Order: sequence, then C-alpha cells, then structure tokens
Amino acid sequence: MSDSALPGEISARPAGSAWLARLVASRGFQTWAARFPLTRRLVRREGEAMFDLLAGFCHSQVLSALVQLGTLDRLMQGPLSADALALHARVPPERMQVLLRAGVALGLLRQRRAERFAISRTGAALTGVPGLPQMIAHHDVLYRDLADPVAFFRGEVETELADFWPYVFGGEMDGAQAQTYSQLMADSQRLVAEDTLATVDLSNVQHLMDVGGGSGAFLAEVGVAYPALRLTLFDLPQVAPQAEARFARAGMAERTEIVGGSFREAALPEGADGISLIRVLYDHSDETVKTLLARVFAALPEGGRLIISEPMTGGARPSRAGDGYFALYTMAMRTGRARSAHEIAALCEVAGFADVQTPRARRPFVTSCVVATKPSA
Ligand SMILES: C[S@@+](CC[C@H](N)C(=O)[O-])C[C@H]1O[C@@H](n2cnc3c(N)ncnc32)[C@H](O)[C@@H]1O
Repeated sequence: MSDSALPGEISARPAGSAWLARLVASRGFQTWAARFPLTRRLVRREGEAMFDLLAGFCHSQVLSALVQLGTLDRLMQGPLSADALALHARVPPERMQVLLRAGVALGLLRQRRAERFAISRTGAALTGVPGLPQMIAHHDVLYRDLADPVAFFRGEVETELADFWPYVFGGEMDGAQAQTYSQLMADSQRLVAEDTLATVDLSNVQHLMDVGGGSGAFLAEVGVAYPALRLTLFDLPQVAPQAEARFARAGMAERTEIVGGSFREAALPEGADGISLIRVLYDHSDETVKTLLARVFAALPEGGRLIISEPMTGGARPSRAGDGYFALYTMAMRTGRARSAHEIAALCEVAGFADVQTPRARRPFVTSCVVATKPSA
C-alpha cells in the first residue's frame, strides 16, 4: 500500500493511471500542454468542460429565472428591448441585462442590436417541450435538497422532495394533493409516451393494463396509436379517478376501465395480455419492485408482455442524465433508485419473465425501455 493510501484502499502504484493522473494534475505539465501546439486545443476544450461543471448551478439558475419570470414565453411573441423585459419581469434594468446576456451566452436567447433580445432556436424548442418549464420550476425543491452535497451524499439531509411525492410512502394524501402531483407527471408524459411507443410494438397486444398509470396520460397516447386496444388503468384509489375525465375527453371511455388499488397490498387484476409500468419502478425499493414484478407476472397470461419505461442509469457506462441526474433525484426521494436496463432485466428474470429485451433508447434522458414475456409453463 502506498503512503497516501487509506485503509482498505488499493494502491495504484506503480500502475500507469495514478502516475498519469499526477502528471496531468501538475502545474508544470499543464503550463507546457497549454503552450504545446498539439495539445493546446485539447487543453482549452478540457478547461472549458471543467468550467462548465463548476458553473453548472449558475447556468441552471439562469434557465430557471428566464422560465419563472416568463421571459422566454414573452420573447416567443417577438423581440423586445431589455427595458421592456425588465419592466414585465419587475427586475431592475441593470440586473435584467446581466440575466439576458447570460441567456445569450447559454444559447437560450439572441441579442439583436445593442438593446433588443430575441428567443433562440433552443429557447423556442424549450418552451415547446411539454412539462419542461414545470419541471424546471419544480427544481427549486431538488436544489434545496442538494444545497449541502456532502451531507446529501452522506444521507444526513431530510430531503424535501420526499414530501413532494408522498404517494411513494404508501398513498397518504388527499385527492387535491394527488391532482398536483399527477399533473406534473402528466405534463411530462407526452415525450415519454412518444419514445416508448416508438421503441415498443404493441400490435400483438389486445388489452393493456397500465399499472401506476397516474391520470391516464400514457394510456390516452396509446389509445390514439392503437385504436382497437382495450385499456385498463390501475393506480392508488386517490389517483386513479383523475383519469376518467381524460378518457372521456379523448373519446375513449367505452374501451377503458379504471381500477383503484395498491400493488403493495394485493394481487393485480387479471385479464390484460400486456402490462406497462411507466416511471413506476424507480420510485421503489428492490423489495417492492420484486413484489410488484411477481404480481405482474401472476396477473399476465402465458405469452403476456411486460413493458417497462423510465429513465435508467448507464450501468457499466455511467450516463450524464441517468447517473448525473436521475440517480440523484431518486436518492432525494429516498424510497427508490434509478436502475440500469441490465439491473431491471435481471429483476424481470427473477420474477420468471423470459425473452427480456433492452432496446436502444431514442433519447435516454427522456426514457429507456425493457420488455419481457411470460413464458409458457
Ligand atoms: C412517477 S408516477 C408515474 C405516473 C405515470 N405512469 C407517468 O409516467 O406519468 C408513479 C405512479 O405510481 C403510482 N403508485 C405509487 N404507489 C402505488 C401503489 N402502491 N399502487 C398503485 N399505484 C401506485 C402513483 O400514484 C403514481 O401515479
């Protein structure tokens, strides 16, 4: 063990990686590499990437301010002067200038002539992503939980996010609360449904039951894509009734059934030959997930399909969205965890499923899928 190694730590000496890390960290090497023509550009790019990591919180807050002050929405109507934007936002003009220029630097806005600002293509696309502005506004809760990152990772923070989603603790909430939570989920569901339906073919399914289906946003999209499919929504008794109005509006009341219940407490209803779990597993512990998958398995007929769709970690190759964001989000929720497609596939196999597939995700920052089949006995 090297002098500097902690108890239990394996010394890397004389292996190359620790030596290389020390070399790259040394001032002398950095000064040389910044001047040497072949490494100069790389050093600059690495420096910028490092600075982006360091400044990430400021960048998120610029985005959050532009969304919450309504500046992006206002600029969707056309370019405006910095003074007009300051007046609308009730922000002193000189401070608004700083915010607007930061927005330009981050690619959300464009500056036209000296004092006029316009929305950029990225800014415009952002206002059109369903649920994204709501998610950005809701981030203040997550960021308060992360304010002391050391305490957060040590598990010493009583996170607020856990109270924001109380259903994961067993459904202790009233109908009004349930509506607030389900709305945020429903707003962001469109993209998840889009990617899930682009990845998974349901043409062989006759009857799909969406377990933990919230206010029915996923099933409403499925119903449009598959007009002959029978649909059942299963969710907690306080949540499930919200789907009724959505199905009626979509003209799907005839072919949908809404069932209230808890997958922690009892068996799932039988009758569907496909069961979907959309953004459900990551809210729950491995124990609850095992129970749920066993109940899904029991409820399906032989040949029945299981469709799981939610943001996943990168497994052996950690990903920015999965490991750098969703893993922290679910940790702040305290009840579940983000898992890799490989881990979810293994849990499906433990429950008895076969032909477990992990198709390539279209946009892993939106969702990834795992599909499996109940084999014949
Ligand atoms: C993260 S939300 C996802 C909602 C929806 N599937 C979506 O993607 O928008 C999780 C859903 O699981 C439901 N849920 C949580 N615990 C449950 C339980 N024990 N039984 C049934 N549903 C449950 C919640 O009420 C909530 O609607």
